[in-house]
Amino acid sequence: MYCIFDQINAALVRGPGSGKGTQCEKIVAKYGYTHLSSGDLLRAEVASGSERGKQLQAIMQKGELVPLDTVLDMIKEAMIAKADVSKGYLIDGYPREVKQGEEFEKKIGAPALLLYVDAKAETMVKRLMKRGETSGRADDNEETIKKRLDLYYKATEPVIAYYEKCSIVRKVSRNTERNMMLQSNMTSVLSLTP
Ligand SMILES: Nc1nc2c(ncn2[C@@H]2O[C@H](COP(=O)(O)OP(=O)(O)OP(=O)(O)O)[C@@H](O)[C@H]2O)c(=O)[nH]1
Ligand SMILES: Nc1ncnc2c1ncn2[C@H]1C[C@H](O)[C@@H](COP(=O)(O)OP(=O)(O)O)O1
Ligand SMILES: [Mg+2]
Repeated sequence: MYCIFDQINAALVRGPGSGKGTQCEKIVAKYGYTHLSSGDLLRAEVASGSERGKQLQAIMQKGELVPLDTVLDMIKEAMIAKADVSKGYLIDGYPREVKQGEEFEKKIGAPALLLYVDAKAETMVKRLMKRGETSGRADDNEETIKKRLDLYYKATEPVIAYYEKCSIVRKVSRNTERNMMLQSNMTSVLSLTP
């Protein structure tokens, strides 16, 4: 959870196609947070047809990470735009690497929780291939999915270890009722926030 502007924020770190978006919908429905998905914010910029959007598209369809400042500024702008009405933010897909977490702390605020639910690689590939049949996403193809997975294991998994040091990671194991565990983690986390 990121506690900033005395708002409550949750960061959800999971692999590509693990169900971040799906789980966020459930948490938002139950707790009323504002869901900010880094991927969705970037895709909206691509859809706007802006020069920046064209550059982002070229990076995303290769399954690579976009520049840190770009994605952090977009998240910060989206948070500020909702700051006066939001009950708190559920940040989906950020941080993707330790440096992103460090920059978030400098530019926005110190984290208080990171929600992490593991998902097997074959499950993620299977789901994204299935989603790719209807999603129309340029990155839902076998070659790019493999790259996104490699990048996740290389760059994003270290984020968990980084935040485990300040014991703010809530891991949800695969062999439990995932939605219930995630929600109970949210409740326990809320008691953590000042
Ligand atoms: N069977 C099953 N499918 C799921 C579950 N959660 C998500 N999915 C499906 O898996 C696909 C990926 O789910 P998303 O929520 O879009 O995953 P994501 O982590 O946001 O994916 P990216 O945006 O690519 O990072 C979608 O087609 C979902 O419908 C689940 O618990 N069980
Ligand atoms: N925090 C972040 N830093 C850099 N690039 C990011 C980012 N979040 C998303 N992106 C870019 C790279 C992702 O492959 C692409 C789509 O993001 P996504 O929808 O969360 O999909 P995925 O989790 O499969 O990568 O956008
Ligand atoms: Mg998503």
